[in-house]
Amino acid sequence: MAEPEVSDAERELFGGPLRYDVGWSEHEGAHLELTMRSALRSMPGLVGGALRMAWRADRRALLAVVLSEVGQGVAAAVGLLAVNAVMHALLGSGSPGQRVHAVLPGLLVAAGAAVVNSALAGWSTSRAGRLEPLVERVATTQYLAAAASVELEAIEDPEFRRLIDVAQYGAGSARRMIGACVAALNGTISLISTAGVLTVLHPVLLPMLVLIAAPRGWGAMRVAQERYVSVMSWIEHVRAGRLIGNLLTERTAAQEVRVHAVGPFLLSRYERMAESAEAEQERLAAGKAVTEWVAAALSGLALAATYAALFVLISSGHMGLAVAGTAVVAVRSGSASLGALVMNVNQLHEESLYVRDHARFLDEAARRTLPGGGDPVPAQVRQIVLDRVGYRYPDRETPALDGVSLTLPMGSVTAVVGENGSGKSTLMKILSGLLLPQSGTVRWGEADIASLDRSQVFERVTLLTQDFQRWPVTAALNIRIGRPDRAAGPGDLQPSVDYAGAGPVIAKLPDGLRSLLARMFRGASELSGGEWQKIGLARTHWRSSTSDADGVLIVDEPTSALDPEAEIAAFDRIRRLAAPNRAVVLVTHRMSGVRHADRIHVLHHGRLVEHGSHDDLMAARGRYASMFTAQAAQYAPAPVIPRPASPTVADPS
Ligand SMILES: Nc1ncnc2c1ncn2[C@@H]1O[C@H](COP(=O)(O)OP(=O)(O)OP(=O)(O)O)[C@@H](O)[C@H]1O
Repeated sequence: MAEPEVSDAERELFGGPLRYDVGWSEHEGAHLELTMRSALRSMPGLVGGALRMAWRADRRALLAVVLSEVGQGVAAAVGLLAVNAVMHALLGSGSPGQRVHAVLPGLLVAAGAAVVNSALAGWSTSRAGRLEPLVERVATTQYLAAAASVELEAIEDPEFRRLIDVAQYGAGSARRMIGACVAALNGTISLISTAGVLTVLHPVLLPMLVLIAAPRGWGAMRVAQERYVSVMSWIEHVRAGRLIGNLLTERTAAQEVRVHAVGPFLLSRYERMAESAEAEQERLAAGKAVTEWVAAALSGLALAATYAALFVLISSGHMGLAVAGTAVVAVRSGSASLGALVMNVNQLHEESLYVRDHARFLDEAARRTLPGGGDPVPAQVRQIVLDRVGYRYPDRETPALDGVSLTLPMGSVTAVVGENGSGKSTLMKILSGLLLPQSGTVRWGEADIASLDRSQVFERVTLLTQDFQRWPVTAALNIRIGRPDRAAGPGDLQPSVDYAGAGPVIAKLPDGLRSLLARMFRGASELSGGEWQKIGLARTHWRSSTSDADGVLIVDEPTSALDPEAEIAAFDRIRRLAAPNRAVVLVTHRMSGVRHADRIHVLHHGRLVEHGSHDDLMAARGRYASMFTAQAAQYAPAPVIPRPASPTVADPS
């Protein structure tokens, strides 16, 4: 297999050639397997898999397709036999008038068979048209459900992410496999009927038919094989090109694209990458043309040999003229069926490679799915305790958390501070049950989280993170989605809106809570970052206020986009969310927001190095005190405003 040429744009942007790693390594041997023999060998398994999917989707439609395809085969055979009868009548003895009379019944049967054939073909097309989207939907739903139910650890694992990426093509391929299956079934049945008729006419005709179709089958295999290998080795390149294209149109990149002139730069790289992909297309097309020409020439030679054989058989008296006439018709339709069949089997095989990725993803996702069942979480837990918790990300040398112990009593506010990368977000993921500790325990009351029903643990957790989801739905649903299974009218949501101070934000929207918050749709509204954070806070309130059981509220950098006044108010509101049945955990870099917490923990390189109240920690003059003082110093009045030694821009005055 020739390695694709690396474009200079690819080197410059991505540091080297992009390759399709996981999916590709799985398929690397696939082109060797993509031969006629292996395709035919794997045929029953492939067809079985596709039929099982179709059976699950709509068994009546599937039965209708099979029946109509079998019916078409029978009609084709009847049609050929009728043609044979017509030939016999035409070339038989008797006056021309008598022969025309003798031809009529055969002609009528042939016409009837053709009508039945086309009616059945229409029926099959309509039923297959129903089956195909259904199968695609079943496969897509399986894919989405599996992706949404795996552990967070799987989602953060780059290998698994790539598998998610590759498997997305499986649903479309499953749909196309149904079409290819129907076509292959059609081809097989009409081939069997033609072969049967040919064998009845003369035994030598069947091998001739195979000889005519074989070169075309070889050609189709070769073209498909080259295309598949090319698609696989260029897939990353194509994806990268698409990514660059998207960057030029994306809203988030729009400012830098213009001000930093990134637009023309990326556009030229996009064009250079597209040029190398086009060169590959051209190479494929040239190869295809040669292969098809050779196949057509060989097939033509075989056809000439067949006609020569027919001539020899007729002149030596081994075959009558009528039989020879029918044979010509049968050979033509049979070779067309065989050629189409080979192509369909080949397509079936090619599509199945993607369907196998889909199946592999489903298997892997099932292995990594969140476990169902477990002990129920007690309604009253009094406190949540982390005991010497350790966690290391799979691709990291050092642990993100190392022997972390802390207690969160219900009704308390606990703050966690620490420098970037100290492990705060990881700690929150452990606390919420999204990650399980690799060492140590997390206990809800007396119960170890590892033995608890995780869906019940999630029930008790409320999350408000800095990058909380901005759902492209209405403002009301953006709040209600904090507990989506609980129905709520605008009146029910009002306390949450008021709590978050989001009243003025909603009042500004054209349709109040019913306004759509998604820029991608016409007529929808967009909010600023700070306004969105108020919606996030309202969602948090809605989730907290709709449960009476003991739980934890985790707030990770909730105020980064709020103005100073809103920030003070937000910290105050979050503190008020601590209720007898709720422990609040607050993660933030804003030191002013944590000083009123009941207890503050300082994380450093994954370890808890200090804890206590604000006053205790300030008195200890440790890491917390220096972080607090450094931030407070920014607001202290400076006695002298430093000026640059020499102005960098000439003063116009
Ligand atoms: N999904 C991940 N895979 C691998 N390493 C990770 C992952 N997430 C975080 N890390 C690493 O774990 C360490 C702790 O990260 P974490 O996000 O918990 O820190 P943080 O204190 O929340 O940082 P920040 O204040 O910047 O948000 C860091 O070294 C980080 O690079």
